[in-house]
Amino acid sequence: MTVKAKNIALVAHDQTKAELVEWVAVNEAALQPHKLWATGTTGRIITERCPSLEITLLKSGPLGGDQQLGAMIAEGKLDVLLFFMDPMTSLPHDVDVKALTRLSTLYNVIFACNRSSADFVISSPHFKGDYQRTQRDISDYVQRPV
Ligand SMILES: O=C(CO)COP(=O)(O)O
Repeated sequence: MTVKAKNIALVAHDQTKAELVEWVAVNEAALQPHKLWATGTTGRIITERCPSLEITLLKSGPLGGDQQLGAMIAEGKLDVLLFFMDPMTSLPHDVDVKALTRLSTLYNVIFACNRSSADFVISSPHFKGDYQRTQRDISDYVQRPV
């Protein structure tokens, strides 16, 4: 079966970066056919460990990288968000993180926030295939009376 390339974002907070890098290394072959994006620091570290992966680096999360991913989601340009989050540390850009996870939810993006979820996503038969996410009718929200 030909793998249907998806746009996949890789993001990790500082305390979870090592775990994501390890996960990407284990799943390098499965990620290879896809179009990969990452926030700046996460992407740089993954590239050092897995030089065969071509990753488009965005800005660092606290400098707008999360917002860039949010914009991609709003424009329908991201299929999967693999974001290993740190639930124990408060962050200066917490609002950006919240905006990103909110948009992932709103636009029904495939979103894994930890290693087990990422394992399920990547081992799903849908991962290689032509999975059509249901698009919510956003106009329902926009036109909702106040
Ligand atoms: O802070 C992040 C996500 O909120 C990740 O950003 P970096 O990959 O630049 O560390």
